[in-house]
Amino acid sequence: MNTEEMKKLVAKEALKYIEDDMIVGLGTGSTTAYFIKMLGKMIMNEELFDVYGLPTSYQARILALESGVPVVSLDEVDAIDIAVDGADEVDPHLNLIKGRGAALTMEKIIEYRAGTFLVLVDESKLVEYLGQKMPVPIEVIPAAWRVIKEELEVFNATADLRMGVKKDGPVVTDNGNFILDAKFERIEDPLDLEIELNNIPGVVENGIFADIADIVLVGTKEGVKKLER
Ligand SMILES: O=C[C@H](O)[C@H](O)[C@H](O)COP(=O)(O)O
Repeated sequence: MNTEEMKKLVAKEALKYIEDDMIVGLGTGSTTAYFIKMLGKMIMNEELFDVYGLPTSYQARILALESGVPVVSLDEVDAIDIAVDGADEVDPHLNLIKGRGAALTMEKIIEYRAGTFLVLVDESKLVEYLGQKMPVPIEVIPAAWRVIKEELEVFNATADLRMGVKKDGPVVTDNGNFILDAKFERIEDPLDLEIELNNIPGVVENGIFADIADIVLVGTKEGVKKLER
C-alpha cells in the first residue's frame, strides 16, 4: 500500500465518526482533502443529513463547496462536534506539529474548540519527539518577521521565512501574515514551547498542537491503527 492509499484508508475510517446534525471542522491538506470529498459524497447520496462543514482554510472551503458539503463560519455555530485534520508530525503522547500548508492558525482556533479532534495521518508522520523531521511553522505579523527570526535564536532555533512557489516573495497566509519555519534541536516539552512561542510579540500562532488531539487514525500497510489519549 502506498502513502496515498493509506491517506484514503484513514479518510474512509474517519467517516464512521460523522453522524447526522453534526458541525464538522474541516482540516487543510492532502489527507483531509480525501475526507472532505468522501463526506460530500455521503451528503449528496443522502446517507447523512444536516451535516455542516466548518472550514479551516480557503482550500478546505473551496473543496467542501465543490464536493457538496454545505459550509458555515465560526461565528454562526454554538458548538463544534468534531474536527478532522491531518498533521505533519505526531509524537507518542499525540502532540502534533501542523502548518505545512500555512493554515495552522484557523486550524488551531477550530480544533481547540471541537468536542472531538480526530487526526488523520499515514505512518510516516509518527516520530519519537516533535521536531525530529519537521520545522515548527510560526505565523507572524509581516512587519515583525525579521526581529522574531532573530529572537528565536534564544531557543537555539534557526528560522527561515517561507517563500512562495507560484508567487514571488514570501508566502502570505489566509490571514495576511508571513510564516517562519523554525527548526529546533529537539522539543522536550511541546506544551511549554507552544506557550513560550505565542508569548513573543508579533507571533500570531505556532504549529505545535500540544494536548489537543483526542484520536489519531494512522494509515499503515497492515490497515488503520487507532491511537487515543
Ligand atoms: O497547514 C496545513 C496543515 O496543518 C495540514 O493539516 C498538515 O500539513 C498535514 O497535511 P497533509 O495531510 O497534506 O500531510
